[in-house]
Amino acid sequence: MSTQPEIAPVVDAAHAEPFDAAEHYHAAIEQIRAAASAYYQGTDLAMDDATYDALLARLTATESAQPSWVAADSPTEVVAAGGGVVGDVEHSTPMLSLANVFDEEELRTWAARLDKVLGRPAAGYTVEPKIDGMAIAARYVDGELVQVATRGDGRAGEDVTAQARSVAGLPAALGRPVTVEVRGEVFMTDEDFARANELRTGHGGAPFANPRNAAAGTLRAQDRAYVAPLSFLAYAVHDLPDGEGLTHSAAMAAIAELGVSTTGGSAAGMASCTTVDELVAAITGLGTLRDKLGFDIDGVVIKADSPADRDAAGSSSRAPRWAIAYKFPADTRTSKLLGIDVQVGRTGVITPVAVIQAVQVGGVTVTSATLHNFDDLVRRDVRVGDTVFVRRAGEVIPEITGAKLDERAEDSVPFEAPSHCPRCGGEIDRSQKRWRCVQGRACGATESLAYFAARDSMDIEGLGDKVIRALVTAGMVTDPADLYSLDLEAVTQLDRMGATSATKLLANIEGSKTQALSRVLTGLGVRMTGRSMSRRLARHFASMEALCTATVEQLQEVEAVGPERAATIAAELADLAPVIAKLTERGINMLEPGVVPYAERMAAAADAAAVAIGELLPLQKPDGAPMTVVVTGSVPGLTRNEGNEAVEKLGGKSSGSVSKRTDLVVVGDGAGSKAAKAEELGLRIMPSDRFAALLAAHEAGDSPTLDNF
Ligand SMILES: NC(=O)c1ccc[n+]([C@@H]2O[C@H](COP(=O)([O-])OP(=O)(O)OC[C@H]3O[C@@H](n4cnc5c(N)ncnc54)[C@H](O)[C@@H]3O)[C@@H](O)[C@H]2O)c1
Ligand SMILES: [Zn+2]
Repeated sequence: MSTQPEIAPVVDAAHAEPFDAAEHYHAAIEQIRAAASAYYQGTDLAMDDATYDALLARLTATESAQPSWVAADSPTEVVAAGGGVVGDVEHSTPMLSLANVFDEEELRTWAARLDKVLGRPAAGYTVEPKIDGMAIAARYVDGELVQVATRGDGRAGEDVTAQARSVAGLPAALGRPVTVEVRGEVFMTDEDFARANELRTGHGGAPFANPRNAAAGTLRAQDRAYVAPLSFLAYAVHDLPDGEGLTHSAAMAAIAELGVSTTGGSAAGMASCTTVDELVAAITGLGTLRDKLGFDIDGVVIKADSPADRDAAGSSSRAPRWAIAYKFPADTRTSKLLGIDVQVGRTGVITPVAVIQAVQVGGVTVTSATLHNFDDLVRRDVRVGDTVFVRRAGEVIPEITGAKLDERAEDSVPFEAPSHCPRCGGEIDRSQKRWRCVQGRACGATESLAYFAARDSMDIEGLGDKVIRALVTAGMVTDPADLYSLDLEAVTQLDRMGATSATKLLANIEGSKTQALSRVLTGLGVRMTGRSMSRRLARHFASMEALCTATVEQLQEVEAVGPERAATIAAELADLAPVIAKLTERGINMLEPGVVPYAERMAAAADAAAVAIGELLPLQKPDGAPMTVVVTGSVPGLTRNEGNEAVEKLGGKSSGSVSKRTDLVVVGDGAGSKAAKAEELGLRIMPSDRFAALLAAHEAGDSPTLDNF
């Protein structure tokens, strides 16, 4: 096991506990340095990012609680926590880190502090994805790529020009002979990552824990037996000719024009915002896109767009004050591998599934993950009891990418793949990557047919275990749909059957065609659903068609269906599609009686919501509660008292003092400290002339909303 002291509990980095003893503080510094050094070399991951961030946050908390303990060049003060690999390429200007925030409140505090430093509101911000890769600086001379260097310690980095030449998005020549420096992130897409790990483990290497680690390792590797593709997205430009005075967004557009891929040009895009509310909306938007990008982002970067604001704000030794990273929940975490289940699918495919200690990955609790196939499992050499890396990318089922070898128990044993099908004891066909029971569909047939016929499912009397076994053995059925095309004569021939019972059986089977959707679902035995979950799904979606076309997000509308279960249900339904199609073709009911169709219900709900919005007054919150509004300074055409009356007319509650609980501040001529406080708190502010216009629209019966003013 690891010899590291257990001092890195995963805590919420935003509310970190200081260490209570100096020795623990110093031990944590050592841990951070070791982790950062491994991280930037791309060799392996000493801990997951959430643990690293939490530990670093505890260092920061300790340093402000115990200033006398602060170590010289503490990791909290330097770029890359002092772990960057220093090379001999000096940077034109330092390549810095970014300060982090983890929630909206911290973001508002940061924005208010920036305004304070500037002495005025920031002129505008950009919002772009925080690509989870490795920072580089690329130098173009007369349009030719001449040098690429890593960030290193921020002052000097390693020369990786040769390796960077094949990176997609970083062209060898620009569209025009310009001399310029481009900075950005080298990373690996999800697809390239899967391929890279296959190649690497195929060459006997240990798998990369995640694409970031793979990108760092690949970029720094001098000689490789195989090529793992890398990509690039630029997020900064330096020394752009005639670039003096350009905003960040304009400079990025100019470099994109020259042929360089940029964050703004990626699927994630770049948003321009003027208020913190807009920032929050843009961040939320990128959060929902995260699963669909095809590459990892670990957050969002918010930057002041105006060069004047940047110059005025400046930078500390570690990070600029004009930018902040809003971090998302980490999508690679470590957990303990409790067991490896061997599952036999409906078609006889045999797969290993990891059972892990529950862990939050990308904001979702995960308890099991795929190990792909036995080949892969053996190559990755993952063992029960290991600390493993669990990665969740997109909406797909989480995967185990590898094990942390330095934490492996000495007595651990390699996983032994099954020699026979664990369900029927039959032979295994190992000719393909995906192993299969030689019985194929027939392997689980008896079991799944019994489940289908059971009282809680289709309730088919006379279809007991013995009859099922006889039907399967005779090759008359392999899946439930086959039951509905049985031939009476053939069934009569079965051992101990006879004409009367055969006729009765077929009538019972025929009769089951009208059973409710919930029973069909129960009978199909969708993993992670039982009788009551099947009923809930049927009542929610009303038809098999609506259920089968539901997205993972829509599945989560159902009570007690979280992301993990939703992903499993979706995968199971996709797997069952052929059987479902066959059942439908044979006339089995696929509707839940007495339930309004899903699409109709959703449309009605949307209409109801629209009506409700229309009925709300402009200063009412979505739940109808009044907004707390402060009017400061004069509103054109209104006395102070009339201003307060207007707030109430518009559905709000007027208040005299500005606090965190204030929802809106109307600012007019002669406004004083209240307006300044509102800005400091990052509150929503409305100029008084727009407030007067809103009131006029309301009086004219236009049903205005606040967002339109
Ligand atoms: N797991 C570990 O052991 C370990 C070790 C060290 C660091 N880390 C991770 O790295 C983070 C801190 O390290 P850091 O200083 O390298 O990064 P950072 O979080 O301070 O962010 C700065 C970096 O973000 C990158 N970036 C991506 N998109 C960007 C954009 N659009 N605009 C600007 N910059 C962009 C750049 O590479 C830049 O250097 C930690 O928060 C931690 O999660 C993990
Ligand atoms: Zn089998």
